[in-house]
Amino acid sequence: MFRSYYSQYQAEWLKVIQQLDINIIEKIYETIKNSTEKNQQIFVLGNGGSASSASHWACDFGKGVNVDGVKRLKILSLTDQIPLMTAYGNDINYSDIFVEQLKNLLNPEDIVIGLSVSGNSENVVRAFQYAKDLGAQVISLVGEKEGRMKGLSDISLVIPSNDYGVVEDVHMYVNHVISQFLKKENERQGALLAE
Ligand SMILES: O=C(CO)[C@@H](O)[C@H](O)[C@H](O)[C@H](O)COP(=O)(O)O
Repeated sequence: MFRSYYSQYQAEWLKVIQQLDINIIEKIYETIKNSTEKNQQIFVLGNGGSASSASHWACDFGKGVNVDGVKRLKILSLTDQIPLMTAYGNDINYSDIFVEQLKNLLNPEDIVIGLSVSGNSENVVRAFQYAKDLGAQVISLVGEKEGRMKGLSDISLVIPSNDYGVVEDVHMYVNHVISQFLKKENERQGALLAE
């Protein structure tokens, strides 16, 4: 039983990875890379498994890509702000836990990245709407249902699956493929600066 499910999951995972649009992933990479020169801040958000993936993105892009002498990314996961999230959730509404944080932090030139499987989590949708109204750049990585997040995005990677495990795996795959390449680029740049 387990082996048959394992093979089925693996087949779905491989099919989905092969169907991803590399042009969109490259756009996400370029947007993140260019943010240092443009002095843009990046905020990442999501719920549940995607909340922990948002934290993982912020860790890999905030620390993992760093090389001495190379300008660092300004990236923060709004899901790491536990006191703020619980206060807004408790005192106002769970749907406002991200948008209220953005009201303190977001500038019109900044970038908001939302991770979701349904593409329809209300707190992420509200944060996207606020970011869009302010003129910030909005990026989503969503499952095949797309939800309202895709329509609010400047760049949207639609991951062609409804399986939460597979889509959440792809959130991390995209993080790792971009951040590990960026680390290599930064190492090249760091070596040139050291010459
Ligand atoms: O990790 C999982 C399922 O794999 C769950 O915790 C899941 O992330 C939660 O149900 C989220 O609330 C789902 O939100 P979303 O990805 O659809 O925006």
